Amino acid sequence: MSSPTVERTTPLDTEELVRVEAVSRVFGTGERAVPAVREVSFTARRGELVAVRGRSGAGKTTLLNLVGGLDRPTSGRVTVAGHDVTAADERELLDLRRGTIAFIFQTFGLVPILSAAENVGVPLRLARVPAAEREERVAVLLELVGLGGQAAQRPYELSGGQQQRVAVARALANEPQLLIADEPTGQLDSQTGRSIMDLIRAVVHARQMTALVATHDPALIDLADRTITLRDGHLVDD
Ligand SMILES: Nc1ncnc2c1ncn2[C@@H]1O[C@H](COP(=O)(O)OP(=O)(O)OP(=O)(O)O)[C@@H](O)[C@H]1O
Repeated sequence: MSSPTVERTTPLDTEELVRVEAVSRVFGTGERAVPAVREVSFTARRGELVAVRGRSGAGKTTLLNLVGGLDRPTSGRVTVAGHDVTAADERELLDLRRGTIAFIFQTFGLVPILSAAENVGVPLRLARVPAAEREERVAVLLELVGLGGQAAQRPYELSGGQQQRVAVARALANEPQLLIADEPTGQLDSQTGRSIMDLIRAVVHARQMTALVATHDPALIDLADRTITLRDGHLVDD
């Protein structure tokens, strides 16, 4: 893959990529205010797979959205690769989401009328990568996730696990530094879920990316380098 970045090939495993400082998010106001995330602070290094666990409603999705710039905190600060996500304007957030930060969701989020290859190519189109290079990079990405033979298939022709593999390939297309995955295995059986987590883990370590993965599943938490736990919006010690 022709990559413009050299960072990933240098050993950066002690370098901090994500810094979350006293971040809080309150939904609503007055009596109806819901403090979903409360004074959460942590850092994550390059090459690190961090599981974010906690019961339903503990604040996992809210926290991941704040780190990824999909939502803004009520107070506190998030920095990703030196960019202050909380102070970024819409233009900067768009740039961050196109290049630095990528998302994987529980429901895969593929475009139904596009083939696997076309889905993976979407971020490359948005980044205006020329067609020939795009095709080459998509082929490499599909091979990487074990779907070299399924390039022409539409999402409905693929299993849930295969669809999530396409979503992983798409997330990797622009060589992000941070991968944010919200319950990426939530719709998969345990064996398929484990294979997706194995894939994410392998990619994170090979490319020295950082991944934040929200999950309930203890089997998947075992695959993480580190776990942080939320309870009622607070970060608690493991
Ligand atoms: N947009 C919103 N408006 C109001 N309250 C919200 C909003 N989003 C989340 N909440 C509330 O914030 C709290 C945390 O929700 P969040 O979705 O972050 O939890 P979670 O740990 O991801 O849960 P799950 O595992 O069920 O996805 C919950 O009480 C939820 O009801």
